[in-house]
Amino acid sequence: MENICVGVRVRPTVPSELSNGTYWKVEENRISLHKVHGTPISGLSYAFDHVCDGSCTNAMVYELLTKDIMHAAVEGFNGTAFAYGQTSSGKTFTMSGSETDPGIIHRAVKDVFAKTQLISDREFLIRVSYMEIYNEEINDLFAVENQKLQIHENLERGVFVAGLREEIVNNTEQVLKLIRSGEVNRHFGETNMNVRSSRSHTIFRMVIESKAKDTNLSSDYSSSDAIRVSVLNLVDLAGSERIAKTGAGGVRLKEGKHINKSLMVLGNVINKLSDGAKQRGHIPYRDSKLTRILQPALGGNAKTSIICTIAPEEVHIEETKGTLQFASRAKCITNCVQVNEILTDAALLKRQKLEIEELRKKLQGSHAEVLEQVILTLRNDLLKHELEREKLQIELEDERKSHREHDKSIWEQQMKIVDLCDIVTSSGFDTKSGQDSVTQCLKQECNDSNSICHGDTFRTPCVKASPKAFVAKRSSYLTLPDYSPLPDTFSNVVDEDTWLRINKGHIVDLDSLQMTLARKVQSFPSSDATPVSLYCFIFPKN
Ligand SMILES: Nc1ncnc2c1ncn2[C@@H]1O[C@H](COP(=O)(O)OP(=O)(O)OP(=O)(O)O)[C@@H](O)[C@H]1O
Repeated sequence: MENICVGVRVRPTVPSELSNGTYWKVEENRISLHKVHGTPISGLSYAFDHVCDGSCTNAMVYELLTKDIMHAAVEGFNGTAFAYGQTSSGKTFTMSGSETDPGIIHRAVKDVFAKTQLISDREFLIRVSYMEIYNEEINDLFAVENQKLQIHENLERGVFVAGLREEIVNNTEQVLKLIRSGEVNRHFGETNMNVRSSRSHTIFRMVIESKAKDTNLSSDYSSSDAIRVSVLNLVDLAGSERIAKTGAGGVRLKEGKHINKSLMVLGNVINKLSDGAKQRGHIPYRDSKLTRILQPALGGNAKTSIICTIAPEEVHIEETKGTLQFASRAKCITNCVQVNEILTDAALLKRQKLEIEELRKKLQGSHAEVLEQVILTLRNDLLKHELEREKLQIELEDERKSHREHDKSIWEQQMKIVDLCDIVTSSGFDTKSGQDSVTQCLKQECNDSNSICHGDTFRTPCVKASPKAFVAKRSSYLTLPDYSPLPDTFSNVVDEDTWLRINKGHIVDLDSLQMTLARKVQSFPSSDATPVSLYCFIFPKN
């Protein structure tokens, strides 16, 4: 945000209008009303960015109040300078100047071209136009046939006057020549206040476009490819006037009314803008063509300077007070200023290419392709491991099943042994009865206990026939199979569960059992042989 620059310029006093009562005193950037004897009048002292007394030349005014804006315009900032004040206070003199002391417009044009010459790395295209607002109608001062032009607004151009002739210019002389031709078309008129009074507001406009000279050398598209476009308005307003003073009538009266009305709207806009953002509400830019055209300069995107001209004579004291109050309010206005850049299609294309290139570099920088390959490999490995795991799971299941079957088989074998032992113990063993007696007895036992019996094969142990737990001692043998009834390696056939049951107390002598496990029976003894101890065990019935 940037405050509007406001300065006051005091026109030299007209000798015939010398004051006897009061006078305006200028001290640095302050102007105040004093009594003839030097006493300041309270409440009538104003401070501004600059105050120029009657001795100031246009050169000084330009330097103090407008030069920076012209230079900024060359760099891409919108700029506006305008003179405001009552009739005959020196507005036209300030803006247009004289032969010996050229005004702001002349100096600005010269300065802009001089400045562009100093910027060697950019090329410029400058267009100028010149218009007036006469009786609230816009006329083209470069082309008299272009009358009553309309104001339009769009996103690309903002507010603009349709049909206004724009001349492309290359140097100061060319522009000054055009301005002179335009001046011929301006509406001037004689009033009691000014022999050559401006009857219209005039706006001289320069549109300054620039772009970097060699776009290929730089990759910074924002500064190299963008085109900067700034609009510079140099405005000479018609002066407010009191009809009684100007003695206007007829055409002059009509002109005066239009002038005063549009200046009143300008005052309203300034008042609203000076209220501050929160209170300002609706800004009546559209109430006059002047404020509509100057909209960007008033609270918009432009560097703005207002040169308020005053007539120091005592007879104009009320108009001067009004001008100073207007200036004070204008001082409160802030504009939001920024360089205006637009991108051409070529610039946009280049920007996109650069963005794509940057993205590609980023991708390469992060080794995205390599990472993708790694992820793929990891995924494959994971899948392989998963399959392997499933295969092992199946194998484990098979193994467990096989173990269970094996255990069952062992258990059945053990049960058979138990039953046999039982039979042997309870019925005694006779070598004569032999195998047949045992078999018969076993069958009988099996039948008694409702066990399933298929021929000579016992499928179910005859637990009924067995005491809950005991250790049988065999004192004599029949023909026994030529192998140990227990496996060679006990741990191969008993699982932990079996061991638990064993250790719960049904083994009288585990060492003996182990010894039995290791013993391979070679032959069975005869009836008179020394009895050999055989330890058998059974499990408790759960
Ligand atoms: N600073 C100055 N130095 C010398 N002469 C001046 C100065 N300012 C104004 N004048 C003279 O005062 C007269 C009125 O000035 P000017 O026409 O510029 O007033 P104005 O404000 O433009 O009036 P209007 O609103 O009626 O157009 C002119 O003759 C002009 O040459």
